[in-house]
Amino acid sequence: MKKQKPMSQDWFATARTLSEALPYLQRYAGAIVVIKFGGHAMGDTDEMASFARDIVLMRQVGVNPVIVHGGGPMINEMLGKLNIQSDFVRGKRVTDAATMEVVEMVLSGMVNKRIVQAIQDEGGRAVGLSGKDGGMITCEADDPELGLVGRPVEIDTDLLHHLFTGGFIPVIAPLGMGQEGETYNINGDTVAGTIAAALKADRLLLLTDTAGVKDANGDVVTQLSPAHVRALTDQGVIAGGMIPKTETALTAIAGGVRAAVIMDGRAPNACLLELFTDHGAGSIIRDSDPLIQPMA
Ligand SMILES: Nc1ncnc2c1ncn2[C@@H]1O[C@H](COP(=O)(O)OP(=O)(O)O)[C@@H](O)[C@H]1O
Ligand SMILES: CC(=O)N[C@@H](CCC(=O)OP(=O)(O)O)C(=O)O
Repeated sequence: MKKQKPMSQDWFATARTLSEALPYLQRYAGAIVVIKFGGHAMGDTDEMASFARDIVLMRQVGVNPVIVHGGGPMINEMLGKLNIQSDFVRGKRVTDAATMEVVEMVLSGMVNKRIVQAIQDEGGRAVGLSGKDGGMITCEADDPELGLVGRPVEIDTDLLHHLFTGGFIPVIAPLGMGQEGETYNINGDTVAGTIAAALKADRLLLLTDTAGVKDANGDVVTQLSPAHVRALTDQGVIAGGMIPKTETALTAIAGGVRAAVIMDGRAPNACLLELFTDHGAGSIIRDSDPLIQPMA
């Protein structure tokens, strides 16, 4: 007869966590969650695999995840190898025609396919796209000073809805097309926020390399209202690369997204913690949110 191993405390804790996830699993069934996977959040192969596993689990329990990725550090590396100088103005890369070729090659050809492969390896069905596919993102030039940097003016989500129906996971590189068919480079946070608003997503998760939005003492603020974000920005506490993220979060919320979360994408199972546990992760920015359980 098969002998059972004695139960350890760990197994009880695992079972309790699964049980606690039930109300969250029920709430998020059918929900759309847009995840911005920044270049700094990607980490090594193991971290990429862990991220992919979380995404496949989300899809398995009926969530519709949409990945929008960055890849700034990888673009910098390739431009360096090719001896092409690159400058940033207000957090956006000045993009001439030669830079654009490299940006598209790295984002669509390398970073996008690496994420698609990682999701496939975990048993999901990922489809790699850029904002150019299916006319998803139409752009105008953002600012003449920035060259081929685009500002999304029209979003077509038809293709994404077809992919949700088929059970596919869209993985989107932040590129768009102009009226004349020209290619534009767009900041990844901007694309994630714009697509989340167009889809009226339930959550926008912005995965970066810091635990969340920090206050003047350096402590992570776990819950913020738009007014609180504006005050921290006016005080200069929210600065640098955090500014486009919080601005994206506020624009997305104003556009109909229920809540945005800024969190450390390198932390193990960050997305699952945020969506399916009482604990949550990072800083959540929202007006009011029926998907959040009232505190006991
Ligand atoms: N109040 C703040 N809280 C947290 N991070 C902040 C804050 N103000 C500025 N930052 C900076 O913003 C960075 C995140 O932006 P960025 O490096 O552009 O991310 P990504 O490359 O993932 O898009 C943090 O690593 C931190 O240095
Ligand atoms: C216009 C602009 O700046 N585009 C970005 C696109 C990639 C990106 O946003 O990457 P991260 O999210 O990893 O920073 C760039 O060229 O770096």
